[in-house]
Amino acid sequence: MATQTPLSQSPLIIALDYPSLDAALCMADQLDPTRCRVKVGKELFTRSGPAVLEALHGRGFEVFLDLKFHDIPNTVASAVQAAAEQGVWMVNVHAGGGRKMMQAAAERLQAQRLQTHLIAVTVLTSMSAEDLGEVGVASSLAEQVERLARLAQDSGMEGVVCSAQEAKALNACCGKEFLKVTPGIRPSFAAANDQQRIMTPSAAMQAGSTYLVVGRPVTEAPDPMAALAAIETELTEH
Ligand SMILES: O=c1ccn([C@@H]2O[C@H](COP(=O)(O)O)[C@@H](O)[C@H]2O)c(=O)[nH]1
Repeated sequence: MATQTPLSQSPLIIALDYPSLDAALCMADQLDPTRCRVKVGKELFTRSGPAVLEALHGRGFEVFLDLKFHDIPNTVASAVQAAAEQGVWMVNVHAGGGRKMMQAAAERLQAQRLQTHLIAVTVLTSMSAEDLGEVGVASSLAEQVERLARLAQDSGMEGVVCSAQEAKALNACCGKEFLKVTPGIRPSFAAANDQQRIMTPSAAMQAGSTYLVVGRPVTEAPDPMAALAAIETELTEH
């Protein structure tokens, strides 16, 4: 399969965290696929299935399927293959699934000549140092993110999901080409909600994020398109 030219030069990925296909498409119809990508997560995919991918692809969007696969290697490799065969632009697994799991997924894409970007989640942006300690990780948050990012890179991942707070350190240890996909983006006008490790859009780009994942600051704003425009303005002015 030939490498595709990216549709959008924007780093923005809008998280379509909606409970129905109709609600997600209502938002997608206000967005421009040349100005952002979209993300389909667990809620929307569980409710609407592959139909949502077809509908978004039909509207010209590049789609990040954020299902964070975490299972035995063969199961994850097959799930990643299934996602890639549906034409998604990006898919992810949990780095905590380990080297064999990540390698199996990467090798499957390669064997099938599928071009979908494969990345791994390090430590969820909703987690604090205290949360990490509670699940038995003794190292600091920064150390754990770096350990998982290095393992992900070594296992054939093209990048990681991390918070923008870790982007600078990961640029130093894994290089600038290694993708840093960062949720927990909060413009000054937005609430943190359940996110613990947050940054504004402009600070995240300055820190070295490759892509910014933005959900509720846009989707739950009184005027979503005005919120998106404010983020775009912030990004162009910095
Ligand atoms: O560590 C992670 C991994 C994934 N996410 C997802 O990103 C969006 C963020 O949405 P907001 O509304 O902007 O908080 C959401 O779909 C998460 O599932 C994440 O936040 N952190």
